[in-house]
Amino acid sequence: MSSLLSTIESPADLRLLTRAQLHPLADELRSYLLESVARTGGHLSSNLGTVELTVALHYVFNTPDDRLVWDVGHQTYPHKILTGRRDQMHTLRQLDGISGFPRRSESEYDTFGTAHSSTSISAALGMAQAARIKGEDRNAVAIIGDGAMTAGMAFEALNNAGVAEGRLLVVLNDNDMSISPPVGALNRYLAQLMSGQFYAAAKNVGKQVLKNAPPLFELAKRLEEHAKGMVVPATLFEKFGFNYIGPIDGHDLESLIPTLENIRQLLEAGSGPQFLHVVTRKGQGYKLAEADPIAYHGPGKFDPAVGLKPPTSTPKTTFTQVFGQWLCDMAAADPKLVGITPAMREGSGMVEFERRFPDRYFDVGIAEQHAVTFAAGLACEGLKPVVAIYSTFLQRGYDQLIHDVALQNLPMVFALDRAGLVGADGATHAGAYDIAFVRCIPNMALACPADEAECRQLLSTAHEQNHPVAVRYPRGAGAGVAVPATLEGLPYGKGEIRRQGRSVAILAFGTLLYPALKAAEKLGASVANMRWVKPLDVELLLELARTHQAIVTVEEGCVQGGAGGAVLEALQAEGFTLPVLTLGLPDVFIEHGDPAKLLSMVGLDAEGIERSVRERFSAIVDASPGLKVVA
Ligand SMILES: Cc1ncc(C[n+]2csc(CCOP(=O)(O)OP(=O)(O)O)c2C)c(N)n1
Ligand SMILES: CC(=O)[C@@H](O)[C@H](O)COP(=O)(O)O
Ligand SMILES: [Mg+2]
Repeated sequence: MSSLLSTIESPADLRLLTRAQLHPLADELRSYLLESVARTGGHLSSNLGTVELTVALHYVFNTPDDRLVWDVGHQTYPHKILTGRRDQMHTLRQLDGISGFPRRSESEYDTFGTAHSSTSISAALGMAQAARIKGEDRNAVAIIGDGAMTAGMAFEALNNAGVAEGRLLVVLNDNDMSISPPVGALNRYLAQLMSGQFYAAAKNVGKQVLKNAPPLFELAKRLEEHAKGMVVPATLFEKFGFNYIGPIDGHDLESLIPTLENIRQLLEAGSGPQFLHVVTRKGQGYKLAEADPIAYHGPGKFDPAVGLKPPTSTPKTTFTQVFGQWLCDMAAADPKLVGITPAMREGSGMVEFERRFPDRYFDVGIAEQHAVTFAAGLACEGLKPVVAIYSTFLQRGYDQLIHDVALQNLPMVFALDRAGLVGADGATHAGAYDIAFVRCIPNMALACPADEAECRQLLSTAHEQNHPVAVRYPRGAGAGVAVPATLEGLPYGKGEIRRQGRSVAILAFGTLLYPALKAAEKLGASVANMRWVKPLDVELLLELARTHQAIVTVEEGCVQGGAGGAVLEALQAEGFTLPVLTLGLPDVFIEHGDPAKLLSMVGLDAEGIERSVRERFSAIVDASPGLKVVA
């Protein structure tokens, strides 16, 4: 390994280096990062952009005593490498390996667990206030991207922080990108701050302000020679009560370090909340990522010398692609359809929809709460909104779902991608809870397609309804079932029997139908593809309950409050007392790792389902040889 980086076991080692040594260190760090992510896959572009900022923050601040809180945390690989996890980078995002996000359990330098965006200012403010109350001599620093800054929560925190005492610094890492190009007025405003005209006008005012603090003024004067930016007031952040500094070049250590030292002094002098605007480039230092930061936002493994290559064989169609195609086809058929994404155009499969229907496409930025209520407004006026949102991110818009959508019974479709386990992103991104949190809301319906064909069909069924309907589907590809070209739906609220067996009836909700069918072969069990969690096909359920000795439910969602719970409630309401085994995600957070391995670990692959059924219903199963499959 290269010489300087290998000497850094912790930021304390970093702080022993001279300023001049930081430049080659940053170069080594960037190379190490690139090679490492190319081997494991992971969030690359954002991390390439935070190399110098990470070095500078750990150099100037006394971490871990001073608290660094990284927003989202997808840009913390340089931080991980410098904080004792360099040699674990090859395990990144893999089972039993280190997380792709900050984790308090992983390192004392990871002061706050993140992955959902826009929490950093709130958390850092809490830490700053705690330090003040406890009389502890420490600073708290939130590092937040321009994309994450668009969320309401970030502004709620600014609103609180700007008038609070405590040693808080907010660093805005502005790379003029979210995952896709940033949207909205804030983005336009930040661009304005960077414009030469504004900068020139503001610079002199900055000097005036600093004249009140002579030593800092001297420092600032020196800074001016080195830094592209300067201490300038900026309308918006100043109005929030922060001392705004910047914009400065976030790749220039000669700007970053003196500016941060200056700010540290301001914090320690009790000058109130500070706001530093740094400008970075997503993908910095790796030409291919600089040219296409979207493709390199979260790539799989690749050869850095060659870059990402198109797949050699035709990849399986993903659920996301099925949704994207359905959206375009339905939009062509229904001029009232509008599509909404909270900053997940690529991940939600809406690139083509935006291209073909730009007037009916809305990227609202990272703003899930707003996305849901905005769509509700569209629905009030007779449009047919389709909100494409990851299951995990709908958690952010839960009150809006209940209060603004369901209570008013507005006809809307929620396309819940990434339902179930997602793999490398781990517990923060798992779509584990949507069945439980959607099915308890009056007026809401929830469908769970078993495969790609049903995904399209159930989206069409959802679109036909005059109330809100969510359709949940997982990350990646499914059983590989051919997708029909028509827009015909499936019967609302109806499941089907897929295998006629006896004694045990397995009720599958969603894509686990396929492992359930496999298990049923060995068990001689019946299998129903339930398709809908709500409304539950009670008729089908009761028929199965009458003709079998035991029921098993299978779902890729939390067992507590899940589809199995709905089955139990329905059986109890009808006076059935036959035994029910509910299989799903257990009451623990499931870590990152290969999704197939994870499913196997929680007993939701074919073998696991068979094993659980045998364990629970051994006497029943052993007495019942298998019957035939219904086509
Ligand atoms: C609440 C929430 N919504 C959406 C996402 C998905 N997401 C992760 S990173 C990202 C872009 C963030 O942009 P920015 O903060 O500017 O960081 P950059 O990627 O530019 O480094 C998005 C939309 C998320 N993690 N959390
Ligand atoms: C950090 C973050 O929230 C996103 O970048 C997320 O990792 C994307 O996940 P997908 O790869 O499933 O789209
Ligand atoms: Mg950004």
